[in-house]
Amino acid sequence: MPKSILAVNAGSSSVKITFYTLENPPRTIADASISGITAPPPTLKYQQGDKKHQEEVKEKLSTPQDTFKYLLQRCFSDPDLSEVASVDDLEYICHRVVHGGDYRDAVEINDETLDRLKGLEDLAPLHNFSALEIVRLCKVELPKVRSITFFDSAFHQTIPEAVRTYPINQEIAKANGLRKYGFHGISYSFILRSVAQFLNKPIEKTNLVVLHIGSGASICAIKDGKSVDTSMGLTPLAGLPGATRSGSIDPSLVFHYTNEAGKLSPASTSEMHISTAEDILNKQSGWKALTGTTDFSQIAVENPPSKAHKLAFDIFVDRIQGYIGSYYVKLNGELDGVVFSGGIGEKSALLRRTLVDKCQCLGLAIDDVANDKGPGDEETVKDISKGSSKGPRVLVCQTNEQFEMAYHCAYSRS
Ligand SMILES: Nc1ncnc2c1ncn2[C@@H]1O[C@H](COP(=O)(O)OP(=O)(O)O)[C@@H](O)[C@H]1O
Ligand SMILES: CC(=O)OP(=O)(O)O
Ligand SMILES: [Mg+2]
Repeated sequence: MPKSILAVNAGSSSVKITFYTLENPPRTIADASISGITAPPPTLKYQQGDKKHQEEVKEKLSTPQDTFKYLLQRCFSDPDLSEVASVDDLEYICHRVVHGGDYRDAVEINDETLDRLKGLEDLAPLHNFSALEIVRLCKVELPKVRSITFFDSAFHQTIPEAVRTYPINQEIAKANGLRKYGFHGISYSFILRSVAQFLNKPIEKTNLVVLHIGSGASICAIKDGKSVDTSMGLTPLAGLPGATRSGSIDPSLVFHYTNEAGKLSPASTSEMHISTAEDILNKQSGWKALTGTTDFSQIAVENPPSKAHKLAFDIFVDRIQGYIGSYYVKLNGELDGVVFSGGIGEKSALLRRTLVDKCQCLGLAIDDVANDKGPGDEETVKDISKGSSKGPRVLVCQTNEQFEMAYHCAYSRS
């Protein structure tokens, strides 16, 4: 029986796993995810072929490891899923790790690399913890399967020095790795390849402004197929606001918010040393703080249910508009397209229309019918620009981080 690839995408509030055939390009075998881990009850979504299923999870899943094991067991026990019935059917496990420090490429897990990754956990405990817990579990419990970690930050290693450097004491900055790293790079890599192919252009000649906007949101300027700037920074907190994140604020706000801000958060454990300020700005801000919901589909509506919902929408539009303007200038106005992706970018026609209207001066124009319809299930990239538009294309791309990891895993093997 041919072996397969398992791709794991562990976030702070969800764990998604997808099985692929080990061929180039890989083919999806089955897909399972659990979301709402931090806002119970968690929900399981499962898809295998035409079979789609969703249910509330009754079991208590208190750790990322429990969640991962539950998902794995769920897939292995499906009698219709003969291609992956046990760990013996797996050749590789690809893990999405958000913060990869100075790593430029994916890394195979062994004792030495796992030790180096431990160092990164200190730089980004909030974002790497879940993924690395699962990496450790796989090493112990699935020792015969090769684990490869892919980093969100690797795509942004091309960002020039003046863009990635913070104007602080450089000795301290270098000793502590304090610089802009940028994230969502696995997604940007998928989007770049898909959009270049769609536009029939070589990747190295493709210039884009890409929005990856989901519960975490960022934007990236791509020049000649390389990231030249992105809105997230040392951590995924910088830049755009998100479901529970403030995005960029005046750093001094931390000192005025509460005099407890510098202390360790009650949620900190021996493995996760996070301060109250980090906890507040990462987990208790954004849409949740403004409106009470983390679900942007309740905010991006023609008639918002409250002034707070309208304000949250307007804040998001304002911040994104600012970045599009800035990146348009950084790319010297020579861009092939503006790309919307991530849960909000792919699904909210209202947000896309509002933003494109606000960026008319850059030559962006949208076809309302194509925009309202959005991409079909099987459509990776859709052009929603107005037919007569001479400006940059406006595109929607249904991103797929799990596929991107499996693709590189299969490609580097062949
Ligand atoms: N129709 C919609 N309109 C606006 N936002 C939506 C819509 N559907 C989903 N979303 C938003 O997309 C988010 C999920 O984005 P996604 O990129 O899948 O998440 P994650 O960042 O967790 O990977 C949801 O939290 C929700 O806010
Ligand atoms: C980097 C990051 O913010 O990831 P996510 O959008 O999955 O939370
Ligand atoms: Mg995501």
